[in-house]
Amino acid sequence: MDVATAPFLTIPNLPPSVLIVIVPFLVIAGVLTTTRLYTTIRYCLALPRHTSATDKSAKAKPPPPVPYTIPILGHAISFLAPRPGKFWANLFRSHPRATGSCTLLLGGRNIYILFSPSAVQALFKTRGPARDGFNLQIVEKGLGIDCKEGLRFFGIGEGPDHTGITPAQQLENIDHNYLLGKKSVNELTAEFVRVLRDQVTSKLKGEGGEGKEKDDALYAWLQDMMFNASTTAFMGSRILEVYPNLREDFFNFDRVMLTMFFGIPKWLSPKAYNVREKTLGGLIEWQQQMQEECKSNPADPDGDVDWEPVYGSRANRARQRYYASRGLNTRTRAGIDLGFLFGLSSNAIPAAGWMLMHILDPEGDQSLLSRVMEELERARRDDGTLDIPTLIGLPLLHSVLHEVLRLYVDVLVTRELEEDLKLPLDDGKRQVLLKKNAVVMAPSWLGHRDEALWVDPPCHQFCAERFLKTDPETGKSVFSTSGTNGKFFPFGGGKSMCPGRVFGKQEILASVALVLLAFEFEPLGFVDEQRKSKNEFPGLRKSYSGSGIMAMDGDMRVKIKSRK
Ligand code: HEM
Repeated sequence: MDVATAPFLTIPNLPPSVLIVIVPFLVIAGVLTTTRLYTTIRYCLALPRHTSATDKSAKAKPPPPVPYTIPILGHAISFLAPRPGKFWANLFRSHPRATGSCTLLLGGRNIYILFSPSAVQALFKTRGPARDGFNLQIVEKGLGIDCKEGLRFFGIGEGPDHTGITPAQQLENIDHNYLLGKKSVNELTAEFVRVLRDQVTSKLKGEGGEGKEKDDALYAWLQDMMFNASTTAFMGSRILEVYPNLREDFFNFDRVMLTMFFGIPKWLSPKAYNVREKTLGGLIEWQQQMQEECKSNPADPDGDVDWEPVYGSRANRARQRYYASRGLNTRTRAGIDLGFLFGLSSNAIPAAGWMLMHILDPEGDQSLLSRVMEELERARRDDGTLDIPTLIGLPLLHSVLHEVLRLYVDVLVTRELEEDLKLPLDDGKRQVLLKKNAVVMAPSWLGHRDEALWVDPPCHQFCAERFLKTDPETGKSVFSTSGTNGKFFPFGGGKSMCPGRVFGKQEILASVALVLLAFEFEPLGFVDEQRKSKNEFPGLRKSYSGSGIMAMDGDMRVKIKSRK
């Protein structure tokens, strides 16, 4: 047979060195092509059932599996691209939104993704789905805690103790009583405001008190004060005395936490693991000293003292007692505290930063600052302190906060299913079936930035008044989130919803109020992360999907002076 007419038969005649290269290449190309072809055919067959017109009799099916090319890894590589929103933008170039859901393969595991508001709303209302596996992954991979200790902390799979309640219920009770209870939240906010006022006062003395003015980067300036105040209010004042570099180390850890959570190995990202070890080292030292100072008996969270220097708030004292009752070692305690600091600081501080940045934006609505100041004056008491109940009822300020949460929260609200679950799509006309043992995610990006839902002005634009409505009876502007169920969920939803949401909102609003009432800011332009001048308002820093409140990739230079 002629070589030209039988090309495949010529391969064995190639030199071995060439074959070593070509054969694996052909095998890999074959596997990739077959995988793509198979998953595409499977998708094309499944899709019509999810996009066709109403057919109530039709059996609910699992979300359509989006095609991929690499077996096992599936969509993981593109999902892990550190560009907020990019994965979703690419997905919806080919996948129709009308499906309300889809299935992705992420690192060997099928994950259901929900973006139908009715389905997301129904998921949050269902009591069964939990997030135990997800929580365990955070403590193990993100915080570096030993698996057995992680299981012991959450008490996963454990029954009730001698008091008749399970460890999981004890944790729920701690959140419920000391983080969400009105009395405790008010005490926490009062302590936060007290420390922040001290910080603001000392800045006033240092920065504008004697008619001086100071140039600074607005967000960096705010971050410093807010971190000190929230850490002191929650964890006590001894922590920053024993570990003065905590803020710096914490924000370095904050940048790399998801790298470890998503399983990027140490040899690929040694810096991330080193930063975590350094921060844990400092917290272990603090834990050891505090255990000694309180003789391993943190002040009673139900006693008369609402705050004390060693372990701070009632909420933290209750948590420390829980650690002891579970027999957790000091490293685990430090790791869990690091996780809690993450909840406390990683979201509220950037949210306050974005708020201030938009309110002061020289290229934004020029009337916004004066309208906000007019509202804030209503919350200022005669002695200069803040009236928190009035503050949290200010409609424009609340609308600005929620617009910031809409634009900048990027969370993957995750649940694991113990049973099959049917959820309604488009108000119940169709249903989707989620199979038992699966993981389901509701990415906030898809609801918060859906162009069809947030139309006027378009979803990518900041609009201070987006959450304001006119009350038909009084004609006044009122804050409202009505009609946003399943589309807007910055704090997650259902029984696992963020337990820090009430304190978090008060913390953000109080910070913005205290700072704006104490100082005048003259914007001098924007800078990038290396503090070099740039022309535009800060954008989103590169980060993985699910980073919480997204960080900004720059700052605003401002001239700061105290208000008369
Ligand atoms: C703007 C501020 C905040 C945002 C956007 C936010 C968002 C979230 C979200 C989306 C979740 C997951 C909820 C779910 O799965 O349904 C969560 C969980 C959590 N948050 Fe927040 N949070 C904020 C502030 C805070 C604060 C100030 C604290 C502490 C005082 C806190 C403590 C926690 C904790 C401990 C969890 C885990 C709860 C669990 O595992 O059941 N958060 N947060």
